[in-house]
Parts: sequence; C-alpha cells; structure tokens
Amino acid sequence: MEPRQLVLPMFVAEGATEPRPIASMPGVVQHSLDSLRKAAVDAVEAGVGGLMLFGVPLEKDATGSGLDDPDGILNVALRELAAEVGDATVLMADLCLDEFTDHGHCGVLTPNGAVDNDATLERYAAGALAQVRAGAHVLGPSGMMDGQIAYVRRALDAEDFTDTVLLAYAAKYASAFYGPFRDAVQSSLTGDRKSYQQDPRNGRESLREVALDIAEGADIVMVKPALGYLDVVRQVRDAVDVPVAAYQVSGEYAMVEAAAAAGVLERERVIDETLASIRRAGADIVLTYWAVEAARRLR
Ligand SMILES: NCc1[nH]cc(CCC(=O)O)c1CC(=O)O
Repeated sequence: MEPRQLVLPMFVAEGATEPRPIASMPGVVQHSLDSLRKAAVDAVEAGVGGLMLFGVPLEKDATGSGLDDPDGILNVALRELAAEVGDATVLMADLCLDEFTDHGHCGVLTPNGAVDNDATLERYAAGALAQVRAGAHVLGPSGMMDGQIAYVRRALDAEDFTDTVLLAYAAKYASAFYGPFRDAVQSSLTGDRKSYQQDPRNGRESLREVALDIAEGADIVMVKPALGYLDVVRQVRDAVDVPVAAYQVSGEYAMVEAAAAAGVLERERVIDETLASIRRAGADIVLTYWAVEAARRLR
C-alpha cells in the first residue's frame, strides 16, 4: 500500500476554539477551523491521498439546513481547506444529513416519522452544489437513499460541475461499529438506520447496490465497515472496473485503541495488519483514522 491510497476522515465543529477530544476515539478530535487547517497540512505532508470532512454544527433542525448553507460549518471548512491545501490533496465531503438534523437521520422525515427518500434527494442535491462551490473535489453521498447518485449527478451536471467525483457509499451496512462516530458528530439519533442501510447478514445485496451506483454515475464505490466485510470488498473488487474504497470505521479504530491501551494488543502491528488485510481484500483506497500515522510508516 502507498500513503496516497489512504484517506483521513476529519471532524470540524462549529464554534470550537480549540480541538476537542472524542472520548471513545483517543487520538481523534473535533477540530476548530484553525486546528483543522494545521492538521490538514500535516496530513498532506505525511503523504495521505485525501481528506474526508465531516461537519458538526452548533444547531440542528428537521431539514438539516446546515448542509447546504454556504455558512454551514462543513462548507466554511471546505473553503478554508481549498485555499490552504486544495492544490496539494483531494478534498472530500461527506454528503449526508445526519450530522445536521435534530432527529439524527440521514434524510428528512415524513409526518409519521419515516425517512422520505425522494424529499431527501433534493436536500442532497442542494448540499452537493454547496459543497462543490465551497471547493470539494469528491463528494461522498453516505445516506443510502435510493437513486442518490443519479440525482446528485444530474444536479451537478445541470450547473456545469461535470468534473466532480462521486464516491458512492455503495455497500453500507447498518453496523454497530459506527457507535463512536455518533459521539464524534454528537448525533441525536434515536432508533436505527435499518430501513436504509444494509443487513450485515446479506452479502449479495452489496453487488446489486454497487451495480446500481455505477450505472447511476459513481466514480468510486465504497464498502463500509471494512474489517468485518472483507469478503464484500473482495467480491466488489472482482465485479467492477472502477476504484474500490473501504472505510475502516470509528468502531474498528476504537476497538484497537482500547485493546492497546489495556495492554492486550501490540498497537502498531495490529493497525498495520488491519490495513494490509483491507488492501489484500482488494481495496484501492482506504479511509482510516490512522491515515497519517500509517502513511508515515509506509514512506
Ligand atoms: N453521515 C453518515 C456516516 N458517514 C460515516 C459514518 C460512520 C463513520 C464511522 O463510524 O467512522 C456515518 C454514520 C452512520 O451511518 O451512522
């Protein structure tokens, strides 16, 4: 694996004046705009291939207005990073509503509380345009709404943003391994995402989801989580001819850090072994909270 195959997910919190630790993810922080800029420069110097940004707004509402507000924290951060490192790295933005909604779902809701797929697509389209205008090179629609890739692609094309790369969270499982992430973005979710994310017991569905996303215009397809889903990574790699990404998620990170802190595992060897496994399964790109550390060791 080469350092540039690694992508660093980063959190930026509106109103933060200094980085705030995330209790369940030692070593990962909610950045202030200032610390985000510095960490981005460090990551680029370490040789990582890209940065995936998540925003934590001060206020959340039913429609997740922070997503497409040009002054929303994620868009502000994208503009700042575009100016700072935009020519030196690939800037990626999480295109989802859950960080911005007061109910914590990845979409807007119908009056009876279900996720409204098609109304959500319009919100993603608005968010996509805001993120691209702010300087994102790659958008990662992560909400698992049906038709989201085609809808976002059409919205971008209509405004002549024809070079934007869509990294589709194509095979995204309803996983308990996202637990620490929900602390990281202070998610207000109660309930679960089983109506739009995949059942961990279902392997073949991933191939259908991936084929649909590619037909809709995805440039890169992603499997998530990584370690428990290496069979899916391999099947997807063998089935498609676009780059395949895998997301080593918050729970995978927290699990190893906790075991290492307890003296139960050799931290660095285990980290490198997990990354080698994901690579061996066929991932061309790996999103990991260890991206900077691993990139330094790979050089
Ligand atoms: N915006 C949705 C999103 N994008 C990335 C993650 C999880 C990432 C991780 O656990 O590291 C999630 C959370 C979810 O689907 O509940």
